[in-house]
Amino acid sequence: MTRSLELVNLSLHHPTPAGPLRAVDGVNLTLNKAETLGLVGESGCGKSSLARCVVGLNTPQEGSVVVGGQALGTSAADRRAAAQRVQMVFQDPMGSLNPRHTVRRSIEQPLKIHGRGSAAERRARVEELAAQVGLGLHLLDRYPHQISGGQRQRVSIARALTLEPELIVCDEAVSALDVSVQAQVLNLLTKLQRDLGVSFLFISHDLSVVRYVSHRIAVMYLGQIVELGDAESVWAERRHPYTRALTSSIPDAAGGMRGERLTGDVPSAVNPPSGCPFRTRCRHAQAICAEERPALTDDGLPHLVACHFARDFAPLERESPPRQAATAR
Ligand SMILES: Nc1ncnc2c1ncn2[C@@H]1O[C@H](COP(=O)(O)OP(=O)(O)OP(=O)(O)O)[C@@H](O)[C@H]1O
Repeated sequence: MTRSLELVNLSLHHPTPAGPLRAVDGVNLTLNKAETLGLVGESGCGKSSLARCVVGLNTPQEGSVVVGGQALGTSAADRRAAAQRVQMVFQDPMGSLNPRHTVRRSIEQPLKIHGRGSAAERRARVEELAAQVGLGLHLLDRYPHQISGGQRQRVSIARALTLEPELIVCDEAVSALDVSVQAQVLNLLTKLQRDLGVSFLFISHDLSVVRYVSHRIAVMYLGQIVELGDAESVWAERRHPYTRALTSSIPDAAGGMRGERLTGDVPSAVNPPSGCPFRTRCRHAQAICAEERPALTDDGLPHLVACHFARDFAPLERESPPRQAATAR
């Protein structure tokens, strides 16, 4: 099967006065064609650093990024070619759209930059994209401040689609939207995937959002993937104590709290803990957790988990709603 994305042993270290900060630490991930991979973790765990490596905005010190079968290079020509294969949608469309450009101009710009089509062809393509993302044609001559937050995010998505990319990285793309608008945008992404076969790397701090749009979920902590598997399996089992902690504030059906309580601060990625990166905040930690970094393995488990004691934790929940029932949130 053709892969949209392959990250092989990816590491990105940011230089800081205290030394290199390991924002991404040896990550291996793949994303199949027309698949959505949800990447989840709390603020500072390295999600954006990883995303920026995928779109070529950060250059990793180690490992490789392969998009649509081709490795991402670092030259200007490589970046130009990569822009056609992978695009990014950010949290704040106000920051990523030029306030002085109309919606039409914003969507058309990538076509112009890449010398695609005549003026008439570009005009027709912009209108086709607007229809695909559910933007009325009357909005094309408005400026970003004249449309709603949800509409602005639709413009960003249309713009990301102009060059027919293999993969779109959505970095907290719905986090700033109201819940009902979030659901509309999530449903739009699902429809676009069905119609166009595009893949999404969907990044969010909110596991309960990620589960609705993703085929698979990767949970990231301190630059490492600690749990990875089919969305329903990861949600229902939540075998890593960190994954449980991410949902500890969500009440269960009986009104109680489920999962683990997350205590303490995230350790510094300049001097990460020995062994398991989560052990300093984990109430199940034993001596081995400080000595040995647990491998990401499915040995005796329904999916991949990096925890010495994952087999001892009972699945949290057997029932799981069908994927993409976003309006049910
Ligand atoms: N340019 C930089 N220089 C130094 N440190 C950085 C830089 N960019 C990010 N970091 C650090 O790298 C770590 C990972 O940050 P990153 O933004 O990738 O995480 P994140 O999970 O996306 O968090 P958020 O959702 O808050 O953006 C953090 O400790 C952050 O402070």
